[in-house]
Amino acid sequence: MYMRYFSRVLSAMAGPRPVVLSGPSGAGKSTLLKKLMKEYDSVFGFSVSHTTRNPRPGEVNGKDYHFVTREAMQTGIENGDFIEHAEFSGNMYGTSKAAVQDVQAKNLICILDIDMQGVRSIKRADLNPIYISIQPPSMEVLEHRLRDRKTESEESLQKRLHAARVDMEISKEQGLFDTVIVNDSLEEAHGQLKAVLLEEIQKVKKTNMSS
Ligand SMILES: Nc1nc2c(ncn2[C@@H]2O[C@H](COP(=O)(O)OP(=O)(O)O)[C@@H](O)[C@H]2O)c(=O)[nH]1
Ligand SMILES: Nc1ncnc2c1ncn2[C@@H]1O[C@H](COP(=O)(O)OP(=O)(O)O)[C@@H](O)[C@H]1O
Repeated sequence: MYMRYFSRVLSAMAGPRPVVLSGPSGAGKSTLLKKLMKEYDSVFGFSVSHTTRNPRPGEVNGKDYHFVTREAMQTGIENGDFIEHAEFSGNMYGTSKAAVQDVQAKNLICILDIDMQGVRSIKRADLNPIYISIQPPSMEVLEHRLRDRKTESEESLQKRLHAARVDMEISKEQGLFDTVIVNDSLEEAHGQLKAVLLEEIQKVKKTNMSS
């Protein structure tokens, strides 16, 4: 109990609180976080996850993800390099300690884009983030957006839709997320996200201006 309290106090002293963005595949997490990072220069840093899935056209290794083999990922996990990891839609994903440390060393707000299993694991870690769930307006809209994105095969799409139904149910659980944002109008969702993060954004701006 006290250990947890002190570690939270220490992590608060160490820098801004990280932010966990979670929610179904296709809900708009990447779109929202890219818009946020574009608007606020030198405030946010993305925690670059590892994954065993193939890169999509336009994705850059080391920027969007560290694209690795299952063997490399398993070795990293065995070596204790990861804060959390999960299997999603037939691929492995994970947040390395280095991914978060790299951002925190720059005194930036670290953004983690992770699935529900990741959220549960991070809750057991000492990161003390702000938990935000990004939800689509409906399953129908989600399916349209995922199809329009044209990144998934029919099989992968069905797996994502199945996971989305589960995700949308779990995200209603009391106390799991600090805020749930429904991404209907992008501008409105972006405004809500900024409002939730305002305090942390101001803290970073203030410290980085005076350093
Ligand atoms: N647990 C965990 N989930 C991750 C991580 N990185 C990405 N994810 C999640 O994996 C899921 C699939 O991500 P991705 O393949 O990029 O597809 P997209 O969400 O449809 O763009 C999403 O729910 C992400 O939030 C990670 O490091 N850990
Ligand atoms: N508010 C919105 N209205 C319409 N389309 C959106 C909106 N937000 C995101 N999209 C589109 O929906 C698709 C899924 O968004 P994306 O950011 O890739 O989701 P996620 O990162 O959660 O998987 C993308 O093609 C994106 O351009």
